[in-house]
Amino acid sequence: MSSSSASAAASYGGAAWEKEMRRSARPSRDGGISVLVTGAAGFVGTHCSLALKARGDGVVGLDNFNSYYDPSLKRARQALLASRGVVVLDADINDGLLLEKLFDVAAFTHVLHLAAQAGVRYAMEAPQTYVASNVAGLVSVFEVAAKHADPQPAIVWASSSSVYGLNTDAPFSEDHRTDRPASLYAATKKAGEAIAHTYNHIYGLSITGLRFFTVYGPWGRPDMAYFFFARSIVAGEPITLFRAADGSDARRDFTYIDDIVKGCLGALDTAGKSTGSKSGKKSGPAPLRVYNLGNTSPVPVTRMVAILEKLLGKKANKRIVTMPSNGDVPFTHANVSHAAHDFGYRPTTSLEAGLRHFVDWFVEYYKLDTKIAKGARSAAAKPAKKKKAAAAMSASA
Ligand SMILES: NC(=O)c1ccc[n+]([C@@H]2O[C@H](COP(=O)([O-])OP(=O)(O)OC[C@H]3O[C@@H](n4cnc5c(N)ncnc54)[C@H](O)[C@@H]3O)[C@@H](O)[C@H]2O)c1
Ligand SMILES: O=C(O)[C@H]1O[C@H](OP(=O)(O)OP(=O)(O)OC[C@H]2O[C@@H](n3ccc(=O)[nH]c3=O)[C@H](O)[C@@H]2O)[C@H](O)[C@@H](O)[C@@H]1O
Repeated sequence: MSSSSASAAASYGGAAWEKEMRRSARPSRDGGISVLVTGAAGFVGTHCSLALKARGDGVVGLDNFNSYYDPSLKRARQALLASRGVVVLDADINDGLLLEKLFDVAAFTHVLHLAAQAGVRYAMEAPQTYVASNVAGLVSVFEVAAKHADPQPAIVWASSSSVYGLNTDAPFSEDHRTDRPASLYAATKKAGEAIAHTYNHIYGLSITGLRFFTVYGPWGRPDMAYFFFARSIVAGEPITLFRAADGSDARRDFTYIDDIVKGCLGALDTAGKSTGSKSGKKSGPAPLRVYNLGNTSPVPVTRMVAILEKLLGKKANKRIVTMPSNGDVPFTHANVSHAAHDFGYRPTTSLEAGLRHFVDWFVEYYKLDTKIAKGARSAAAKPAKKKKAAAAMSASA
């Protein structure tokens, strides 16, 4: 099994490489787990890899460093991970040969599968990337875990709140219907949940799906509203706010990254064992689980903007339009009682506190005028400085 393009497996291998993989994958604590993190140079992947490494687990990352958003941000995350002893390989999850090679070298106990084409609205521009990464890529990971890895790992993977689509019954609960996706992105995540069921049923793979709800924080994603709104506010450029057809503000159950990381590690620690083997036969049923990981308190997007204005010390130049038919949903709202019961998931970060952490990182990373971070008006900032900062941001867009 390998991707249509040349396999990266050919560029990896040899005694030194194998030694490095085993070192990175080896836990440093008794009872530690060994995790292959796909999408490790991504926003959630970086934070989860850092947290796993910090508590003494073994981690090997993999990412294709695509240019959906600024690859230099992914390379900066890769450098941060390397400084903590975590290797992130340059590879595609559709490269079955490379995945097999990794499982031959390192005895991963778990896979944290985060690699995907994210973004709700972009699916209308590049639908095939969603199929390639979110469906074919997911199958590629499940195939190697089910039929090549020995022993089989347990899998925790990222689904999405978007599977609730146009549901109106709130807060969203895992037993609500999820057959009305509003975007191709949501449909590929729903497909992933159906595919997970078959790999659990046939091969005994232990699989846990996590429906994250609009995750934000430092080292975040420039394609998400909280991030590019901040950039536009600093640069004095207009932002467009989508209003639901009934005139109400769009609302999101914004969830801070540290809470999501705790949820991911809780799911990994309670994943249970896979019951299959390389022969493809399973010795009994294996866990198949799905959980909401959200903040349980939806906030109007206009409120998110007001907090950013305060933290950045600058008013936004807002345009308000009716939400276009672009795959967006009017609101999200998570019921997290199942995750709370099964692994103690409890979000603790308010949007105000979380956005402050984001803005502090944002100002530091883009070397902006520090007055911005203190919420003071940076009118005193020299125009050139502001221009330079805006140029730095747009260059990395
Ligand atoms: N951030 C959110 O609000 C949110 C909410 C719900 C679900 N999710 C899901 O969580 C996961 C992580 O999301 P994120 O916010 O960190 O996004 P991200 O885009 O920062 O991370 C995804 C990473 O996967 C990599 N990738 C994409 N396709 C790949 C492929 N074919 N092979 C190898 N690497 C590939 C990308 O380069 C990227 O670094 C995704 O599955 C996403 O759909 C995110
Ligand atoms: O929860 C999830 O599963 C999803 O959360 C986010 O998707 P979304 O909530 O749409 O996040 P943004 O794109 O940052 O949009 C946040 C809010 O701002 C609104 N928005 C977005 C863009 C814009 O220009 N104007 C605007 O008002 C959106 O309608 C939405 O209500 C992530 O981007 C998805 O990858 C993820 O799957």
